[in-house]
Amino acid sequence: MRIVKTTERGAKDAERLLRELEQRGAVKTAEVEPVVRKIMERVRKDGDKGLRKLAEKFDGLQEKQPLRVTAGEMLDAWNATSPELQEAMRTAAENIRSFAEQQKPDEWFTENTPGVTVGQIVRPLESVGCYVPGGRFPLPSTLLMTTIPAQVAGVERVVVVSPKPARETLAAAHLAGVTEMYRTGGAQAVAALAYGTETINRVDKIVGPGNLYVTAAKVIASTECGIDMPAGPTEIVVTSETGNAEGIAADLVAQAEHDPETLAVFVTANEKLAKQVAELAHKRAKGNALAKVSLRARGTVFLCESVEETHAITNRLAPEHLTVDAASDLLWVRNAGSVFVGNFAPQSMGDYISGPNHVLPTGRVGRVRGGLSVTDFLKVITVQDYTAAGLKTLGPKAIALATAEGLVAHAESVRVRMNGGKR
Ligand SMILES: NC(=O)c1ccc[n+]([C@@H]2O[C@H](COP(=O)([O-])OP(=O)(O)OC[C@H]3O[C@@H](n4cnc5c(N)ncnc54)[C@H](O)[C@@H]3O)[C@@H](O)[C@H]2O)c1
Ligand SMILES: N[C@H](CO)Cc1c[nH]c[nH+]1
Ligand SMILES: [Zn+2]
Repeated sequence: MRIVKTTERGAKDAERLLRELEQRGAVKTAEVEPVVRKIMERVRKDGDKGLRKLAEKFDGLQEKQPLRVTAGEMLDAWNATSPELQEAMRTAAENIRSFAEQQKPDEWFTENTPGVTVGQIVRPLESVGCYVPGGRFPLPSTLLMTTIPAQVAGVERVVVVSPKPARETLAAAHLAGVTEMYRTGGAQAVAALAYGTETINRVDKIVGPGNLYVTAAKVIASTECGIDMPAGPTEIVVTSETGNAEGIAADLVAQAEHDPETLAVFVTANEKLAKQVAELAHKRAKGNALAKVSLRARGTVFLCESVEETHAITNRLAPEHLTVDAASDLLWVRNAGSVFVGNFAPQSMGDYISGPNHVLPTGRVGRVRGGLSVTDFLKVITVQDYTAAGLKTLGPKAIALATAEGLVAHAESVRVRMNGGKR
């Protein structure tokens, strides 16, 4: 990992690097966009035929292999899973479910003026597509993280797509009670979910993480259907003055092993800790080819002049995962997907088992939202209910506002109802 000082001499380099990192999402998406558009157009035009060809090319789908995964395959995979892994998956599923239950927004009504009741009702989406990565590593944990909140929300049709799904992913699908799953991934799978093919009916929203191709495809698909967020190559920032150097280095290397595009950053004003973490991360990454590549490409330690500056830089980066020293640090955290507090909260616990979702915003989208939640699968629909008395009270004010805007028919529509439907 390179150490970049923000002191006078290093200030310009640090600022240049920060600006570059601030643009990471848009720049990376633009790099793959032309290829992704081509793939998606092929699926839009050729449907299943195009999808199969692309799945054969990119995901190793065999010529005679059906796209759809059967319930029997999922059951067999579950039965072939060790009791220890079954137990771990059950605990993960329970924690994800109970966290999602707690996140559910309430329906409520209130009378804000006598005779005027306003409020909100909450309804699930009808259909969602959950993308479960499977390129470099199978991620059964992501299957649980995406499908369970959808079920908690009450989504009727939950579709899973995943390239060359491994046995563990199929086992997780059985545990989660998945009823519709296809072995296809990348931009072609996103296109199939967004546009529909003969085999796969289109969905209302696509959720889930993926590499640069998947993330760019979701952004393109967002003109056709809803998407949760860009949840692309993993990002980790640790901001610490007093943390355990071994633990910090281990966290950085852990997230760096996801993808050569991973962003791994340590921010501190403690020079000794900066050097220790850089050295330990280097040592730990030695036996891990992917972590080595991403740490060499982007691994950075920002050595700051003050603790306040470490906070400012962290919020500018708006990382997917953030680790801080203590609960009191939450006061300065403004931008992050998910926060881990203290020396005993490795980020990998959030990846698997704690309960909060591991599908998290990347590319600085942490400025505007947090991780995937049950609310991504729900619509909050507002309601307004008037009595004649309520309309009599508020109607003249609405008429005044409509008249000011020159919208005469609006004013008239209020008057007509105030007069009991007469002119
Ligand atoms: N932000 C989050 O919440 C989060 C959570 C989990 C994982 N992730 C990220 O998910 C990603 C998983 O990536 P992955 O690659 O292992 O699996 P993936 O399923 O996301 O992508 C694999 C697919 O990418 C497509 N692809 C690969 N190379 C291509 C090329 N040259 N041209 C066109 N398409 C191509 C193929 O269709 C392949 O099936 C990682 O980047 C990881 O960091 C992010
Ligand atoms: N760290 C990933 C989110 O960027 C989630 C994950 C799944 N499995 C392991 N890790
Ligand atoms: Zn991870």
